[in-house]
Amino acid sequence: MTEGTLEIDGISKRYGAKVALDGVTFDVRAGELFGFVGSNGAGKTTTMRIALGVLAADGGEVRFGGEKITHEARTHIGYMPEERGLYPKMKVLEQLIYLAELHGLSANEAHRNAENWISRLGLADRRKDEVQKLSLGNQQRVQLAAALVHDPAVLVLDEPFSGLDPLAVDVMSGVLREKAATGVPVVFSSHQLDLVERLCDRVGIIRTGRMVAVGTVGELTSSARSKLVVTAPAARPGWAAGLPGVRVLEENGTTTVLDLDPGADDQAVLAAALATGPVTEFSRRRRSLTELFRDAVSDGAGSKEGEPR
Ligand SMILES: Nc1ncnc2c1ncn2[C@@H]1O[C@H](COP(=O)(O)OP(=O)(O)OP(=O)(O)O)[C@@H](O)[C@H]1O
Repeated sequence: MTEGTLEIDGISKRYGAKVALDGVTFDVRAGELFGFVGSNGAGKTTTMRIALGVLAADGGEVRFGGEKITHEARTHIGYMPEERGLYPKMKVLEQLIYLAELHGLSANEAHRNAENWISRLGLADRRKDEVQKLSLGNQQRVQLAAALVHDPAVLVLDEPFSGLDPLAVDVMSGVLREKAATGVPVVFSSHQLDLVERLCDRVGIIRTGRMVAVGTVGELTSSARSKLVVTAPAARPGWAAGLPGVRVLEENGTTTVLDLDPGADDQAVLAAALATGPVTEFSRRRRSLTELFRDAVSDGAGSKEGEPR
């Protein structure tokens, strides 16, 4: 495995009789931004806590750079917990310096890094304030600074975008991209799928403790069903019926909306449409990550037959 890849390999976890994770496997490569998505209770936080080592798995292994992750290696992970973990009465600057020193940085490095992230995250005029006096969004910026202040080799962030205003979302996105660009594997969970689709190199979808899809958004959407919209003014109703891998969803005057199986030949559809006369519109629409997600996490995962889109 490439140096710097975080590997989650066959992780299982039970809470009493409840199976929270059942063989969860994916990797987050060096320099990659990985979006970890799934419904409430699917197992994202449990997976991240196991990767960090604050929770023990019942089975499976977490590796970094090809080696089973050790307690020492875990101190090089920057973690943003979902429940957040700051000292409410400590001042922002003081707290960040303290956390950096706790991870082994010298007083000078800790001070420099803390000031650097405070200014980068727009907290300069809050640096002497107690954390508990900040707005929730600003507390979250401090929490991100806390995950970054010791120059981590891996970033694991549990819902870092929840509750942020659009400007803070931009700041957070920029910082995560920047860290990934330096070769750090970055994994974060989120329910904001449009953001994940826009930002991430790869995405993993977890459903009740099992990974149901891992890949780039392009890979996931191209292997899924897609829709084709065809306008052929001279065509008769039913012209597309019987084409292989194709189902007619709607016929609206001269426009027909088709549902295509993954791998169905859209050029054969075009040829059939042209055989009727001129074709004035021929467009393929891939599913969005949100649509894929709905399919993947709903009962009977896969396509939803007959669903108009
Ligand atoms: N300490 C615990 N004791 C018992 N069950 C737990 C515990 N922590 C989590 N669970 C259960 O394990 C499953 C996975 O929970 P987890 O918090 O990992 O999900 P999640 O994907 O992070 O959810 P969310 O999106 O709501 O944050 C859920 O069914 C949850 O109820």
